[in-house]
Amino acid sequence: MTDRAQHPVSRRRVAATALRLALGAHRRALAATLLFAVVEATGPIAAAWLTKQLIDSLTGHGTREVTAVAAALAATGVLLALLPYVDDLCQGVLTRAVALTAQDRLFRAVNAHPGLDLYEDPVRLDRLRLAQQSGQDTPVQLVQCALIVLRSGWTLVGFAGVLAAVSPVLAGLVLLGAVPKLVAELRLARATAAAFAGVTAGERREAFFSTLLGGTTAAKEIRLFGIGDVLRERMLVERRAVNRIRHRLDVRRLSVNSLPTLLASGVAGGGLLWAVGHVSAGTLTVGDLSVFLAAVASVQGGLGSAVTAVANGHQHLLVFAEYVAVAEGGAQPGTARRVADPLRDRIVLDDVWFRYAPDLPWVLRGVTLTVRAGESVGLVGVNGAGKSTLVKLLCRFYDLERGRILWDGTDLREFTPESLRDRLSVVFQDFVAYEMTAAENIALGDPAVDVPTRDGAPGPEVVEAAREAGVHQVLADLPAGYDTMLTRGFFGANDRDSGVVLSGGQWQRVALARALLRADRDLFVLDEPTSGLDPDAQAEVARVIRGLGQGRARLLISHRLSEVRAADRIVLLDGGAVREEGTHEELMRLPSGRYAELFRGQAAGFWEDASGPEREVAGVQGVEPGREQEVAG
Ligand SMILES: Nc1ncnc2c1ncn2[C@@H]1O[C@H](COP(=O)(O)OP(=O)(O)OP(=O)(O)O)[C@@H](O)[C@H]1O
Repeated sequence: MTDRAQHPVSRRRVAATALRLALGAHRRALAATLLFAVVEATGPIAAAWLTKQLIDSLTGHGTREVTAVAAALAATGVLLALLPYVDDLCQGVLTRAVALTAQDRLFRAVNAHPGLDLYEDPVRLDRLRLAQQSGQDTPVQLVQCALIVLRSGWTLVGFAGVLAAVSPVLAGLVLLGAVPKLVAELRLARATAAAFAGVTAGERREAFFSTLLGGTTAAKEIRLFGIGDVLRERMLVERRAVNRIRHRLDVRRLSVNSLPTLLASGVAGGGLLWAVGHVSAGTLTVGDLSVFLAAVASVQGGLGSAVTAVANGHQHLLVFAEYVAVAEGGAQPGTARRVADPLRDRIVLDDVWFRYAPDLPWVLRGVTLTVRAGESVGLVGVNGAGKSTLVKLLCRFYDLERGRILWDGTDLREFTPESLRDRLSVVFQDFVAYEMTAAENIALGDPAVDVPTRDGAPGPEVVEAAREAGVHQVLADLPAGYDTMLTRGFFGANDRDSGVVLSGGQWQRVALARALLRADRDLFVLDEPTSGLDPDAQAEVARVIRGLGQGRARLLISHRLSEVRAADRIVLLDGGAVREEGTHEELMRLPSGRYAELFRGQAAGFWEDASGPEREVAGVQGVEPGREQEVAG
């Protein structure tokens, strides 16, 4: 499940994508911006020409009506004064439309990525972040660069004609003076784009620390451990490193640009002396001098802007290539076309080997395991044994390195990932607490269920799922019932928008309700679903899970062995492979069995402070039948 984002994208394709994006986002705003660019470029030429006419008429060299020329000059001035505001309006419309479209396309592509590798590779994460940043404004900046080049080109052609009429040599000199600047800026653009990788990596780390310091997640630990200053310093270290990179770029810009700028200014100064000499000698009129001065300023200014725009455009292209790589590279179109059928018989893991990357150790080393339809399997093992990894493989977030996972005999890789996932319901160990309303938090579990709008009553499925997860009354009693925001993070116009904070166990029930909404799926996986629940809730959840039994395969992962003991079969993962398998009773009878050892260990832990008779009742040396659940829970 790799994407093409690792490969470079040609500049032509990047430029074409930016243009398509701008065109697709708001055609009229783009056309208006283009039109204004041409008008804006023509304005100074017209103004310079009219000024020459006016001066020549006033000094007795002109042939035109002074008042008419003055009126035309004034009108041009008004137009040029107003134009930037209208232009800003159009560019604002265009920028916002492009940002919206770019964001939409980017996250469509991200959503279409079937695996998790995009989020776990730092290089790709940086690329995604760059894509997010550059997608917002780079297409418009590219269009603006192109407009500046167009505008400058237009001005150049107009004024170069005028300048050439006065002196072709001077026109050539002025144009040549800008070439070193062009070369310098292009080199600078490459250096800036290369430095961007370091900047984004640093900013990502800085954002991590600033989110910790400014958010609620770590607020308790930061205060208890007194680590606020440590984290703040780590954040500043990253910011300082980023600042150093940016400062080095600024210094380089200054040094690279100094000489070409001096060269261009020298040419302008020399030209001015030359023209003044000719006016004194009477071979040029004062009107000629005025148009010459305007031409030199505009040609140099225009060339400078065009060079800077080309250089910036080059830099934006390099950065925007990241956007194109993510938004258009996307995931390799999967070869799988088959839609997963409802499970009739069994899921078989056949000699499954998996590691997260070739340079990381194996997590699963030849796991072979069967989960039958209608059967409940308890999956146990110490921390890091690979239980959650196995769940992620069942969801096909990753592909196996060796072995197969068979769904009624068909390799999972033959199914489209979406159709496979549509047959599963999972409560992940690290489930998400969405900062949305209670109803939305549950309804998100099934795309077939309408996510209620604010103020809309939750559907009966949502309420039923909440009831089964034992959280209905809690949600119904919230200030705005199911419509209450489950966060204190947002502030709204009315009081209820400020939301509420649920307890950990209540959140777990909400997550369970979300999964129960799709309880009709073929495989129901619960990865540590009750770790935060009180004993009554645990018993209730166990009952609900048992009730899911008809025809449905269930995989229950828990460190509380009392929770899995009722499963039809218990599988102990150890060292990346299935070490023990059987019913609770069978495993407890295994001589020197690891499961029995863990189970007794939990029971002993529970009773370690108990007196002798109590320990006997609990049967720590051999837990009394019928009391194990109680003692190990
Ligand atoms: N995204 C990842 N990238 C690299 N290694 C990972 C990743 N996720 C998990 N691992 C590693 O895989 C191993 C198995 O992790 P896994 O989460 O599957 O264990 P687990 O049995 O569910 O543990 P626990 O009981 O603590 O939840 C661990 O060594 C972990 O460090």
